[in-house]
Amino acid sequence: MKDVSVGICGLGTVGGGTFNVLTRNARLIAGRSGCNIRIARVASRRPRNDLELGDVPFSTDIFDVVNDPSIDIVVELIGGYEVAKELVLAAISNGKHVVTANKALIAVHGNEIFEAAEKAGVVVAYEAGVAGGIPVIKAVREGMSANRIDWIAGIINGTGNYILTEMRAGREFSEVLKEAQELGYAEADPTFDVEGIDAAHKLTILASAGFGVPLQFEKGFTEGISKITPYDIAHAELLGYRIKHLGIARRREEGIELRVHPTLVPQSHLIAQVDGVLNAVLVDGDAVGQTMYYGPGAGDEATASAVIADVVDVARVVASGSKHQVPYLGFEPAALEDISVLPMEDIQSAYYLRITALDRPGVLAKIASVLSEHGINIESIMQKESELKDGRIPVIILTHTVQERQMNRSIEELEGLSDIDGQVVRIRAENFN
Ligand SMILES: NC(=O)c1ccc[n+]([C@@H]2O[C@H](COP(=O)([O-])OP(=O)(O)OC[C@H]3O[C@@H](n4cnc5c(N)ncnc54)[C@H](O)[C@@H]3O)[C@@H](O)[C@H]2O)c1
Ligand SMILES: N[C@@H](CCO)C(=O)O
Ligand code: NA
Repeated sequence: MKDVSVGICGLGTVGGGTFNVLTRNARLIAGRSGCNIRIARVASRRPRNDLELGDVPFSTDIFDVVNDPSIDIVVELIGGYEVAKELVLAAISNGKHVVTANKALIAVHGNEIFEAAEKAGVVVAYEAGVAGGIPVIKAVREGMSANRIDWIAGIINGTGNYILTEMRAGREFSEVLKEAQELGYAEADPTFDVEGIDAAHKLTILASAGFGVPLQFEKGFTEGISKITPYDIAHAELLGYRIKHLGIARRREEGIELRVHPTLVPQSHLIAQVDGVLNAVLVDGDAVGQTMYYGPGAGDEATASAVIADVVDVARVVASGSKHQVPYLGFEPAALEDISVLPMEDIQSAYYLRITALDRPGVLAKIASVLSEHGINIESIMQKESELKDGRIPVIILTHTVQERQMNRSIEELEGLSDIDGQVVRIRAENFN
């Protein structure tokens, strides 16, 4: 059995989990990989006394790992953009393979990193970066390789889903976020979770691997969950929907929709049942139809599971001396198509609207007439006399699918009506038909 040496950079939540699982399941992993995978060095800012490092050398300088000639695979688990990029490019130029959980790095610098790795003939693997422990990159790049993938939609941020789930049970946003941080689910800067940036990183990667396009993080649309209120959560439920924070990538004739935002989904759809830190990714292929991948989206050993699966894949490459057969984004670089991301105004969606109307006769007719002038059909409308307060009453509307541009114009017109108070709240809705 061939020895393959791994160096771990970053001993935080995921680094600690990776060390523990690789150590605990060493025999089993050797049986599966056909290699003796040895942790040759670990490096992190501070030592962790809770880990049983034994005789594994520890450094505070992560570049000690990259410069250790005995190491075959560098596992990057420090997070962030700048130092991580420097570390990964240095590893590649030293001829080392890389396994990372860093979706921010891949979404933003992946095109450059993959090009460097291709030239150097090394693997850069990133399964743990997308939907944590769920093997979704494997599913999209390999399991779906027969299909033209038309759309991908998923709950791809564990922290955000944990917060929305607990808010449904009546808990306070900030208290739940603190809990998610203590559990090790949140990013170092939790606004990445709450404002959708982390989900947008993951969606960028999924869209590229699904559609065969270069990574285009900066072109996507991102809206977080920080403005979602218990009122809207409860009223979406009354309409038969649940609010989930989704990443949606859809391939259309004119281009690609790439968007992250809170979304109403039918309570009867499987994805509405995905709660807590769990993630789920729906992938629609022309041959297979809809498939769904479900499991823990964050957490120490759950994420380590994906990190180590990548290490095993790469160890087989090292042991056999062959080239890794799966291209970085699932398509050969020359087969990647430069399809552009559509501006948000061009996407198509259904909408939940909450309009604060003055309690005057004819106001509902005025609202309906603005929507109809813009070609927007109403699916349902709800107004409860019991919610009348200070002469104002919320009107909740669910529309059929329409272009975002039409919705923007309608909202602008609605907000201009003297019978409407303040801003119209808009949450997009999907039925996954
Ligand atoms: N926590 C999760 O559930 C999860 C899941 C999937 C992916 N990820 C990703 O995995 C990576 C690590 O996340 P984490 O939650 O383990 O973070 P963490 O903050 O718990 O751990 C990062 C570790 O790296 C060390 N580190 C950072 N910069 C360093 C430097 N320049 N030199 C030396 N040490 C340095 C820190 O001291 C810390 O111990 C991130 O890219 C994150 O997005 C995390
Ligand atoms: N902060 C991320 C970690 C997993 O990528 C999340 O909550 O989903
Ligand atoms: Na994954």
